[in-house]
Amino acid sequence: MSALRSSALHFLKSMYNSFSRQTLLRHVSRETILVTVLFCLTSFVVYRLYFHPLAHVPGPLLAKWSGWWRNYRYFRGTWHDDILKVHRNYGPIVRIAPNELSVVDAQITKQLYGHGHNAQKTKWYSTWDIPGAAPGLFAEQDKKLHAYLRKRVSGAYSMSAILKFETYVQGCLDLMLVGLKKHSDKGNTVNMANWTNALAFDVVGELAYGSKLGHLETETDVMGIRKAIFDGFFIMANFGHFLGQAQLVNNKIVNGFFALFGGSSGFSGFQKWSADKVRSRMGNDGAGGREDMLAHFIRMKNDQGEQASFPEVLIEAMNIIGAGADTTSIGMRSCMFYICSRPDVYKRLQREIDDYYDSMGLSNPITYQQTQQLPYLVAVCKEAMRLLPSIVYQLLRYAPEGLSVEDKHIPTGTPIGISPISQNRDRKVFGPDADEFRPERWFEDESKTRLMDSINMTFGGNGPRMCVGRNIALVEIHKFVAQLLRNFDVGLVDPNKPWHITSYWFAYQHDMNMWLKTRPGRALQAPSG
Ligand code: HEM
Repeated sequence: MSALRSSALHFLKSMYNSFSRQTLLRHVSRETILVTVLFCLTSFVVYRLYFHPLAHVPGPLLAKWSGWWRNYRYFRGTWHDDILKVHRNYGPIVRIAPNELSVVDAQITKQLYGHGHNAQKTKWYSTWDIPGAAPGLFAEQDKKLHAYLRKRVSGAYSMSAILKFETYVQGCLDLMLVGLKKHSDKGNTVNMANWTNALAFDVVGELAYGSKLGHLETETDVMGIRKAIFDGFFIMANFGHFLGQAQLVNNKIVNGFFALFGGSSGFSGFQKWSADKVRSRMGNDGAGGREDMLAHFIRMKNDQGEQASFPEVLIEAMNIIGAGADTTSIGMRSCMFYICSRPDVYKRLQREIDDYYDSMGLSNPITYQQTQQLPYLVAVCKEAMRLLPSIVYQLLRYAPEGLSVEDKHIPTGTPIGISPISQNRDRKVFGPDADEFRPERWFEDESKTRLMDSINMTFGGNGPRMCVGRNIALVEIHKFVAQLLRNFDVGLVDPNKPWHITSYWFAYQHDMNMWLKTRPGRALQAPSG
């Protein structure tokens, strides 16, 4: 046996010696390498097209075998249009990447995001994790940890808590209306994208950091916070499907590199600014006498009854500014755009607001609770945000066991999501005119209204992961619309080109130029304090 082994070894050795490296390379020709690579690639594509567990789901050909169909559209910022088109072309369930499905289906909406259901968020959400920070409510995928985090903050987000902070919202609105009046008196048009954004940032500054951020007063993007967040979202939302995710760009090495040259990578500058603000409030014995959301976060206790740590408080404050400012200002712009593009709606709404002020003899600005007595206002805001919800990417979840759409079985654990904009245009739920702005649809039939409310995805459904900041947004948006139309006549400067939208998770409308005229008899006073 050993004689046989040694003679075989001897044979191989002599073979090896007789072939030099070059001889070997000559035998494995370039053509062979090319053919092998082509064979592997073709097998890979054929597998994804015909043998993959999602091969039975329709979708664009490229999307079935490469993530670049989706990635390219994410990067170019047109997802708010792309996702509507792809569902129009391929139906209610579409394979938008080799291993990702997008769905429009009322039943699935409930199964993924409804009461009593809690499909797990996918790994994609880790792209929102901030290096070195505590686990965040929005990105956390572990259901138990998320439930704990959510319970801890829910008191601060309840409607009764938010109404106690309404005075801060009103302070910002007063500042905005006076600023707008100054421009309208001079005959200037205004970029409502900037003004609504400044309003929403100053409000979250009041709630999460203890003071306005100064965006309204200075009419600037103070410290470039708004730009830093917008740029940060471009990276975080679009790198989610890449290895390393946003941390590829937002990490110690890259941030250190910028610091070396005395600058910052934008987002890290914002992180540092947030940390300084929160640290100074925590050092100031918590609230420093002020009752707001940050005071609640500073008082939070963990399971052992210990006070929440600095990183835990910081992440909650950052959640508010990251998730609560742009979303809300997008909502305000959607409302104003749709109102201005329908003169009949505009007239009816302004009359409703005026009648309320007059019948109540209101001399103070309308409160949130009073706005809820204006059914047309409520319907208009809901309808505008239905058509253009702030978040338009899929809210990705792992498919729970036994999920099927249109008789197509979805393997358990498949990443599957619903984009709020596409679900909100579902004709089976909202009617054949689902793409039209028609606030009246919310009054026509009580049971239909209940169905539409339960499927409306603007705030991410009705379950445990629905938007925790919804109450803040509703307070701001209703007050903003009512008070703007009470004090001004407004319109779009160019109704044919009202704005342009880029979508990076949020569908952000830029350059929304509007004219304003102060209405006779409306005396706006500069806010005191
Ligand atoms: C018009 C305004 C808003 C819209 C349309 C909106 C929309 C949404 C949506 C669709 C989700 C679900 C995301 C997902 O499942 O991946 C969500 C979650 C969330 N929102 Fe909002 N949002 C708005 C305002 C706010 C505000 C004002 C805040 C805070 C001040 C906020 C904080 C959050 C947080 C922390 C989550 C994660 C909740 C969790 O997972 O438990 N949002 N929002």
